[in-house]
Amino acid sequence: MANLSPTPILLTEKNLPHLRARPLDAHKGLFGHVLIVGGDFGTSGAALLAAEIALRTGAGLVSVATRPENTLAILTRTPEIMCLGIQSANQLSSLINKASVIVIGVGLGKSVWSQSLLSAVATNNKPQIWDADALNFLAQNKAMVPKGSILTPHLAEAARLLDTDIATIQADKESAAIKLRQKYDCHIILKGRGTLIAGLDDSLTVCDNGHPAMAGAGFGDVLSGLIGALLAQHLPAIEASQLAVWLHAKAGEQLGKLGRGLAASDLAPIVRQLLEKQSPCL
Ligand SMILES: NC(=O)C1=CN([C@@H]2O[C@H](COP(=O)(O)OP(=O)(O)OC[C@H]3O[C@@H](n4cnc5c(N)ncnc54)[C@H](OP(=O)(O)O)[C@@H]3O)[C@@H](O)[C@H]2O)[C@@H](O)CC1
Ligand SMILES: Nc1ncnc2c1ncn2[C@@H]1O[C@H](COP(=O)(O)OP(=O)(O)O)[C@@H](O)[C@H]1O
Repeated sequence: MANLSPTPILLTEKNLPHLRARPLDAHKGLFGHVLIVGGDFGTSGAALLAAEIALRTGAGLVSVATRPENTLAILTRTPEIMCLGIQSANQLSSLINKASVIVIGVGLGKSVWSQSLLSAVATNNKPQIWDADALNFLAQNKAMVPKGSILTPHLAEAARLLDTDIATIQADKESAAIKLRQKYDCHIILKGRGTLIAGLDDSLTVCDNGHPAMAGAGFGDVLSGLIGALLAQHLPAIEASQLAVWLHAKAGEQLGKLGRGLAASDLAPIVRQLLEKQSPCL
């Protein structure tokens, strides 16, 4: 059957959104508070990766809500992050109140604890980015995502959300991204080679940067944290998504040229350089 989806607009340096320069008297309260919710047993690294990139791309404050057992490791590595051990979802509400943006799902897991945290986040109206396990709960109808959120599925997650298989998604990614946007009333970032961004303003953009060296653990977690940081710095959802996807892919491409063995945490200094070139701080 013919592919009848619209042709996406290519993201290039020329049509990218920009962050505003900072005033000389800037203070951290101007650049938002990103709350990362995730890190079940064994996957706290995902929450840490999202938090570190948010810190390294200019979020004013970054918090992680995770299993109490993870806090020491996270704080030992990155003391700038506020890391709070959460035993039960009712401990989340004061953190949610303080946050300007929430990233949920990274290493969140599939446990009762995971689902209770997701429910607590889903019932508030803060801007939200849903990734990884949050998308799996959504696919199983165990959570409801607030309209206008940003969903960041890879191909397998998209297949779960649309109750189809990966080959079908791959055969017409544009149509899959649009179907997801319609189904959830959310902005969609369909990740992989040629990441697509389907915005709720009916825009469809594609990023043709990136590198197969990015096919490794944690790269999606970094993307989620990066979107969170740009949202926290007041870019609207579609613009934050487009700029984050481009910075992430461009940094991966630059480092991927050095060969295999790229680690997701390697992206941060390069993303920081690219962001400064594209949207100077001063
Ligand atoms: N350091 C940490 O703490 C890290 C923690 N992480 C956290 O772990 C949690 C689970 O994440 P996950 O990646 O194991 O589960 P999920 O994405 O469901 O994959 C399951 C299966 O789906 C497929 N598949 C996946 N991607 C595909 C693609 N693009 N295209 C096609 N197929 C694809 C593939 O199936 P296969 O092809 O092998 O049959 C794969 O085996 C989550 O919370 C995450 O945040 C990770 O981020 C890593 C670093
Ligand atoms: N071959 C590739 N080409 C371009 N980008 C890629 C490639 N492989 C992975 N990526 C990017 O890396 C990220 C991987 O995300 P994801 O699959 O969610 O990984 P994880 O769950 O381990 O964090 C996505 O942003 C994706 O676009």
